Amino acid sequence: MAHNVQHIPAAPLLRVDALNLEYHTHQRVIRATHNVGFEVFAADRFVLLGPSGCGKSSLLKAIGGFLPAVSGRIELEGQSVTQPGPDRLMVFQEFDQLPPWKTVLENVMFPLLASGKAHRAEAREHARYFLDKVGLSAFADAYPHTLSGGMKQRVAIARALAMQPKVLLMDEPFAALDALTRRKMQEELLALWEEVRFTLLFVTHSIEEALVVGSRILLLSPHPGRVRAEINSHQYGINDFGSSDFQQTAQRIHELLFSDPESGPATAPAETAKPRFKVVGK
Ligand SMILES: Nc1ncnc2c1ncn2[C@@H]1O[C@H](COP(=O)(O)OP(=O)(O)OP(=O)(O)O)[C@@H](O)[C@H]1O
Repeated sequence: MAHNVQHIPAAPLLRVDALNLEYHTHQRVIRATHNVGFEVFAADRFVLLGPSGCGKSSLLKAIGGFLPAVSGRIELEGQSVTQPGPDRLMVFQEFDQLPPWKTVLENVMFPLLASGKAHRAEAREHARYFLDKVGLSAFADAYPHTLSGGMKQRVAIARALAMQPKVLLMDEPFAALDALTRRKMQEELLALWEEVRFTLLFVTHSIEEALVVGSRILLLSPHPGRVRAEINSHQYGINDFGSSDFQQTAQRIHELLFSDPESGPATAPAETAKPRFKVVGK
């Protein structure tokens, strides 16, 4: 007898709905995002892409629980996000994220111990495992000031992943690195993801980086950020940089980012084009 198997779509891990974020200064109110909504599923490499000032960092801060919403909702596994938590850890662009008085190993162990997530021996084992994953086993006893920028970022990534957050938040983590190191770090991040399959929310204003790092990309319009389009980009990897398909897609994204949504479909790519674009109107 044939069974009627029904496919039940997985629930999103993270849901952002009609999110409005603002900053209040003495002189004025600055709207950072306008009605932004998206869903992130487990093991997505979800990229927020948009021009400077469109509210990418603000979105990450809000999801991290550091910036309250003016209106709208953020839910992680169905629970409203209202404050920071170890289930959402952030890696920043700056190289000074690591306390300089702790060795590399101690830096990675620290959040595990401070949060009570692991005892000392367990934290050490866990930290060593993730240091190995980012290729820094040999530097466990080194101090941060003896490391290059790329190595410091690897430590910050290992430290965050060792905590096994539900979502890893990365705010332009490679932007301060030279071009070659940046490329290498992107490659390593993808290799790490292949192994660990963590859920990544990654902010960048580089179209190329978004295409390489992301499996899905949310395009945000200039200030205040609104959702302009969503793109499926899982087919691009580190070796696609120079290909004409990659370049064409990068060009289309550029047009979408900077086109006027009021001007109609002239710049909107075909719905069936590869990769899949879902253009969102005004
Ligand atoms: N602490 C703050 N006080 C006031 N306004 C702020 C503050 N932080 C950000 N903003 C404003 O909010 C808007 C969004 O800023 P945000 O840093 O989120 O953008 P972004 O897309 O991450 O930019 P970038 O790519 O340059 O980092 C901008 O207009 C910015 O000037």
